[in-house]
Order: sequence, then C-alpha cells, then structure tokens
Amino acid sequence: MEHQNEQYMSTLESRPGLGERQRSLLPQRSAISKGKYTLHDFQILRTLGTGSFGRVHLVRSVHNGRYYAIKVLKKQQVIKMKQIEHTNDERRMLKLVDHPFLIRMWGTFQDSRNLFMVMDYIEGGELFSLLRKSQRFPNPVAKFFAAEVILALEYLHAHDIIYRDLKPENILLDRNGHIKITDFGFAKEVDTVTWTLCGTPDYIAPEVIATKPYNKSVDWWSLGILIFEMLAGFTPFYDTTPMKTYEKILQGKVTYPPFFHADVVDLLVKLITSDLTRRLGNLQSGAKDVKSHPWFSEVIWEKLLAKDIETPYEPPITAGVGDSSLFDQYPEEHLDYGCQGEDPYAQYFIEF
Ligand SMILES: Nc1ncnc2c1ncn2[C@@H]1O[C@H](COP(=O)(O)OP(=O)(O)OP(=O)(O)O)[C@@H](O)[C@H]1O
Repeated sequence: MEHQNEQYMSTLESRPGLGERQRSLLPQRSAISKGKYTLHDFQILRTLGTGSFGRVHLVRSVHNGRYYAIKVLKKQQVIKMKQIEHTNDERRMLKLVDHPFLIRMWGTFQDSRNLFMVMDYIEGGELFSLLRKSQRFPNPVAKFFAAEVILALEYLHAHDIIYRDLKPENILLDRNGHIKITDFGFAKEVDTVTWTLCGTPDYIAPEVIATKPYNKSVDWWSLGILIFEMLAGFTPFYDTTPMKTYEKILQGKVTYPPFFHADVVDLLVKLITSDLTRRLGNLQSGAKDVKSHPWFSEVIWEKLLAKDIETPYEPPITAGVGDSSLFDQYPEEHLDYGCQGEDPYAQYFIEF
C-alpha cells in the first residue's frame, strides 16, 4: 500500500502580514501548555506513521497507563524544508481547535533536536487504508465520511482557519468509525487570502497552482476530490508525475464514472470548478450550501455532530485499548530523543 507522501511547499510563502491575524478568534484552551510533559512521561511503543519531518509514535503514559500518539518533528529537517512558520502554526492551531472530528492535542515539549506533540491516539487507522482495502466506498459510506469532514471544515472556516491538506491519509477513524482529522501542518489562520503553494498534488486547487491568492475555497475543492476518490477509488486528475497532474488540474476536465449518482455528479461539478465565484462552499452561505445539496438530503446534521448516527464501518479493534493492528508497519530506527545538548535552533520554536 503506497502513500502518496509528496507534498509541495514553495518558498513563494505567504507574503508577511497580509491577511494574517495577529490574535486568534478562538478561545485558548488553558489545559494545553508548553513543556508540560517530558519524554520520561511516556513509554514509546511503535511507529504509527512517518512524515516529511519525523514520525508519529504510539506511546503509553507511565502515569495513567493511557495510550497517546506523539508526533515528533526533527528541528533540522523542519528548518531545511523552510517549515518553521508552518510548524509553529500547526502547534498553535492544534492548541486552539476543539471539535469532535478534529484531533485533540494535550501538550508539546522539545529537546535540543526534536519537537514533540502529544495527541489522542486514534485506533482505527487511516481512511486511506480502509479505502485502498475496499477499493471504493458505496454511496452511503462516502456520504457519511464526507458529511463528517464538512462539519470539521465548517468549524475551521468559522474560525478563519484554512486546513489546506485534506486527503484520506489525514483522516483517521476512531474506534467507533467516526473521523478525526489529523496533521495541521498546513493549516493557517487567515481572514482574507494567502499564497503559499502547499498540499498534495492530486488534491491541490487550480488557484493554488496558478499562484493566485486563495482562501477557504481550496478546502472545498479538496472535498470534491476526496468525495470523487472515495466513490471511484482513484483521484480525478491522477497522473504519473506531479507536473502532469497539475496540468490536468489546470485543464479542469473531469470524467465521472458512469456508476456515480446524478446527485453526486451535480455536487462534484460544483465543487471541482476553477470558477471561484461558483464553487460551492465559497459562496455567500458558505458551508450551508454544501450541507443543503441534494446529495446530503438524508443527513441530519445535528445528530451527526452529536455522533448520534450509526457509523457505516466499525474498525476491527480486536486487541482492546492500545491495539495498533490497523496501522501499517514501519521499520523502527534508532531514536535520538531526549538530547539536552546545545540547541542551535532554540529561537525558532519558543512556543513548544
Ligand atoms: N493521533 C494519531 N493517532 C494515530 N495515528 C496518528 C495520529 N496522528 C498521526 N497518525 C499517523 O501518523 C501519520 C503521519 O502523521 P501526520 O500526517 O500528522 O505527519 P506528517 O509528518 O505531517 O506527515 P506528512 O508529511 O504526510 O504531512 C498519519 O497519517 C497517521 O497514520
């Protein structure tokens, strides 16, 4: 099973200050403080996933015996890839957000080489793995996951956060089969527009490729790609290289498989459009327009938010709490965690 782990970030970067908030609209969750934990508070069990800057481990608290996921980022790698600002953004966003379908972070700490983020452990694995195993989802299953994603996006957008990296790899399933969106590495708090080229090739909106200013609209585009992929088993602009994929995205020609329902084609045509004045979600009524689309007519949004709706798939978590059999295996490597020597990068990560 291969993850498409290529992400593209350009040093075009957001132009400083433009449209970015100085202070957040979200309440600061006081329980999350920096340096609240140390490595000694956890026993590291295994690797759950790897990313561009480090890995995510399953860990167990030596105090309360509970399982958590710790995301570790190598400072040197973050700096090499010019991701200091995004990393600090990720920490800040995760500290702020509080929603049933978004990952919860408990705290952060650092040593001289690495940054650590302590999060809830979500046992059901990635939506990506389930999708590859299933090849494609039946209409109601895709609709259920899409609807939970919409509630998460609605919440983020209401707080002026663009997520920017929606894809099945970043959607985890909890033990009951509800989604949790993880990886806020590209999330950004903006009140107008931004410019950074980031995301994953297949999911990038045309306005991002064309380096035009963009906003929350990019997440609605990615939602369209996600729904397409869940129903088809492949993405609409798939090609062998990112460059060819970008070309296809800019051409904007989508072929809808004949087994797609007419309702969903209508929805996708309105999401996967480069015309920002017509893209659903990006219009006057925002997320409401998406939620009231006929494809979602049977969704009772309040019940869904309350998790008061039966999930279509319950992850087979056989070994009880802390089971990690639904995650792929990654080769374990020697860990250089806990170094307390000289830290040449200390000034870049004072929030951790
Ligand atoms: N809270 C969690 N519980 C369980 N598994 C998790 C959790 N957070 C992350 N993972 C696993 O680790 C993987 C990598 O996490 P994440 O995407 O946050 O890392 P990343 O370094 O930002 O990766 P990328 O370079 O792909 O953006 C996820 O796809 C998932 O499989």
